[in-house]
Order: sequence, then structure tokens, then C-alpha cells
Amino acid sequence: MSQLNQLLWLTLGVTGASSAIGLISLYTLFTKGRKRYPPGPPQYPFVGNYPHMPVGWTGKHYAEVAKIYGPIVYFRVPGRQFIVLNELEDAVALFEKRGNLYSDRPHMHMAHELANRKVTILFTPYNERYKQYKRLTMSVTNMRATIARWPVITAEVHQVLARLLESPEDFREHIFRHAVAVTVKLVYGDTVSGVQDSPYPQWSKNMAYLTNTSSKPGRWLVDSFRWLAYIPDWFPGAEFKRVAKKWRADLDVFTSEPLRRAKKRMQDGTAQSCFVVDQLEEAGASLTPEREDHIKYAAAGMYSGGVDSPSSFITILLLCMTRFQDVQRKAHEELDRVVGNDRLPRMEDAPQLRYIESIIKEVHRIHPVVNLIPHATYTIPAGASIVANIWAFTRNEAMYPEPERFDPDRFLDERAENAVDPRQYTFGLGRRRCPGTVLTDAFVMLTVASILSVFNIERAHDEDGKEIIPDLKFDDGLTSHAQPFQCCIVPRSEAAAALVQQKTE
Ligand code: HEM
Repeated sequence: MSQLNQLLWLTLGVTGASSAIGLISLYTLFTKGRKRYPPGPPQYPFVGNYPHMPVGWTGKHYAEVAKIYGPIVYFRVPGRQFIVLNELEDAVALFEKRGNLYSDRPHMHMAHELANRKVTILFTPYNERYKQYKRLTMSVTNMRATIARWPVITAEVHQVLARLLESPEDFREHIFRHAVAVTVKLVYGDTVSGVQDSPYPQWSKNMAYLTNTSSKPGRWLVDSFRWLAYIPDWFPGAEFKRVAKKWRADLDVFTSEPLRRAKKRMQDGTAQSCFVVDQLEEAGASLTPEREDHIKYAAAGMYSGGVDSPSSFITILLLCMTRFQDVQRKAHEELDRVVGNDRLPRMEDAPQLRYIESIIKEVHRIHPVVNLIPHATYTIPAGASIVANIWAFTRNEAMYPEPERFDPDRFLDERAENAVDPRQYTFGLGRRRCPGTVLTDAFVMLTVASILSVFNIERAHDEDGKEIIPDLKFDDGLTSHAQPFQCCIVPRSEAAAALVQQKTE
């Protein structure tokens, strides 16, 4: 049901009971104290800046608003306040230099309470429980642990190359399953590649949908009007409560079932070393329910974060390769020079693959997978969302001249001095910065180098034989994805295809 319909139903069914006094006090709330805050669009009575805030996580919109009101923009909607930072220095000053005050998460009632996401690391407030999750997560994703798992990642990369050879038209699904396979292997020690009826990809899809939809700004009236949470499930317009109930159940399966399976393999003596097995073994007889709970949710945080963002990123990179064929040609030249034609790329090649690395940086910049990053503050206005507009940082002309141009050379030639590596902020800033950066860099580098080493990413043709040049178009989720596009993934040579077959026979 559309938001407008929800509003109508709820207004008829419930708001009818609210008194004029309630409306007057809301209006007062909106109009008083306005001067203390940064500039922003004028607020309307009762709804504040609702009309200025599109549903969804679109950084470009807020960058446009910043052209009118300046780099720090203030918005207010009933029950919530947002300060959007459009310049990198401001985000560094708050999230990094004053991290003790700006590392909480804004409270989104639908996501946190009704769907129960408050127990998972991405949504957890900045407290002791969060610190336990982070410590456990970093034990898998730090540099040493990542290097120790290079063989696992490499074996999975060979698997995805084989899938792309078999059915290149399903490239999106293959890339998604590749991210699931790597993450599930590292976190739960279970195998996804080659298992036809593996439930892990579907659980990941459910979780990505839940994360993106439950947290969509402006999507849920209950985020602004918390009293709506108390209306009964059967009430007209209470569809959101039924949705939330389903999401709670999905979240429970997503967090509990992979752990239960790992414990079963431990009992059967077939468990492989991985995050949960190592942690449960280390705790041994002294495992408390609280510690098991921390392990369970730290694992689920990685299972969730390790799939949607990396697979979206690699898909966007393939979109860019389809569109920018000259860039792909230069990548092929580098791979032929560094890796040659008689083997597949290895992790050890990474330091020599400087052009591939600059493509990865440019893909992070041209469309950051996470456009807007919300933290919350304990300072005035307490509980307000302080949102880093990552998309706006990528369009800063002092760092990136001609920012709309896709040009990996900006990180290699004389412009490199000012071109801040976008990974410094596309993974977030400060204490909540993504714990998966090192792991992502290794995973992405080997996957991308291997795909480009074996395949040409060519443009599809329409029925008149004309090349289809895909547009750079994306959805507005918390994790943003490329809209559907066509490309043809073709082996560069028979020898390249044979290399893949040898590795996976
Ligand atoms: C292209 C790949 C990735 C991108 C662009 C990305 C981006 C992000 C961003 C922007 C945040 C929020 C940071 C903040 O609030 O300041 C985040 C959080 C997180 N990411 Fe990633 N991420 C990626 C890969 C991964 C991987 C591979 C893992 C698996 C370990 C992971 C696990 C997490 C977790 C657990 C959090 C929550 C951290 C918190 O709330 O404190 N991410 N990520």
C-alpha cells in the first residue's frame, strides 16, 4: 500500500482521535528554536521538510539542495531531525575527530524495533555490545586473517569464472552467489558453490531486502509517529506491522540457522576452520549464552555486509566496463603484461596491477554503493541524524576535476596528488567505518582481475544490430544497485577458457 494510502487510512482511523492540542504542540515544536540550527529549506506546518526529502537514499538530491543552502543542511520532519554533511572535511571533523559523540545510529522505529534489527551490528547503538561485535568481526577481516584466507577466496574466484563460462547471461546471479559463497565459507565454513539447493543465497536476498526497505527514509510513517506501533495488526493501514512480523521471522532464520548448521557439523566432526567454528572452539566449555549471542550476531553482520555491497560493487564495475570499452582495453593490456596468457591472476599480482586498482577506485567514486551514511549524535540536537553525503564528496571538483567523467587515470597522472582515494570514505568514517575494507579489497581485486583476464565484457546489440550502450542508472536503496543492463561476457581466447576449466575440473 502506498504511503499516501497508509496516511489516509491512519488519519481516518486513528488521527481522528488526536486533539487540536496535539496539533498545536506539533506546530510549536516545528517553529521554535529554528535559529540554532544550520540553514535548510523552509518547513511546512505539521510536516516540516517532508516534501524536501525524497523516499530513499539518494545523495544526488541532497547535493543539489546544498547548492542553495550551503554544505551543511538541516531538515526536520515529525519526530526526526537530519543534518546532511556535503563536504568531506566536515564529515572527518565530526565522525573521525569527535567519534566519541558521533558514532551512534539514528533510531528508525520500523527497522530497530518492529523488525528487531537493533540486535545486528549495522543498527546497534554505539555501546558495549557493539564493541564486542566489532572486535569479533575484526578477527576475521584484519589483514593477517584475510591473507590466511586467500586460498579460500582464490578457489571461489575460479568457481565464478567457470559459472560465467557456462551461462554468461546470468552474470548478475553468478556475481551475487560468488559473494555469498566467499562470505559463508569464511564465516560459517559451509559450501555454497555447486550446491544447487543451497538456502544461503535466498536468505541473503531476504536480508538485503529487509535492510534496504526497513531503513528507507520517509518510507515508514511509524518512524515519525511512534505511537502508530501500538495500533493492532488487523487495523486498516497497519500493513507495516504485518510486514515487520515477517521480517522478524526472516531475521531469526538468517541469524540462527547458519549457526545451528555449523554447530551440527562440529558435533559430526566435519566442521572446517572458519569464524564461528574457531570462536566456539576457543570458548569451549566456558561458552556462555551471552558470548554465543555475540558470536551469532557478529557472524550475521558479516554474512549481511559481506554479500550485498561487494556484489553490487562488482556488478557496477561490469556496467562501467561495458560502457567504457577504452578503459577495459587498457585493463586488458595491463593484465597481459603483468599476468600473461598462460595462468590466471593471483593475489600476489595485486601490487603490479595499478591500472586495475585505479579502475576500482573510480568505480567507488562514480557511484558509491552507499550514498548516504547516517550516524547519530549525543550533542545538540540530541538524537539527530548526522548524514554524510558520500555522493557529494565524489563530485568535489577540487579533488576530482570533471567529476561526471569516468576516468581511472585521475588516480595515476598529475591529478593524483589531489584525488583522495574514495575508499577513504565510501566505506564510512570514524568508529563505525566498515570492518570489511581489507577483505573487500582482496576479494574485489582478485575477482575483477580474473574476470577481465579471462573475458571481454562486450556490448549487447539490439534487433537492428546496433550496440546497446548501457546508462549508469541505479536504485535508491541503502546499498545501491545498478539497474538491469545487458552485456555479453565472452572468453578472450580458447586458451583463457581452458585455464578456467583446468582449475575447476
Ligand atoms: C564494496 C564493499 C563494501 C562497501 C562499499 C561497504 C560499505 C559500508 C559502509 C558505508 C558502512 C557504514 C559505515 C559507517 O556507518 O560509517 C558499512 C558498515 C558495515 N560493513 Fe561494509 N562495505 C563493504 C563490504 C563489507 C564486507 C565484505 C563486510 C564483511 C565483513 C562488511 C561488513 C560491514 C559491517 C559488519 C558493517 C557495520 C559496521 C557498523 O555499523 O559499525 N562490509 N559498510
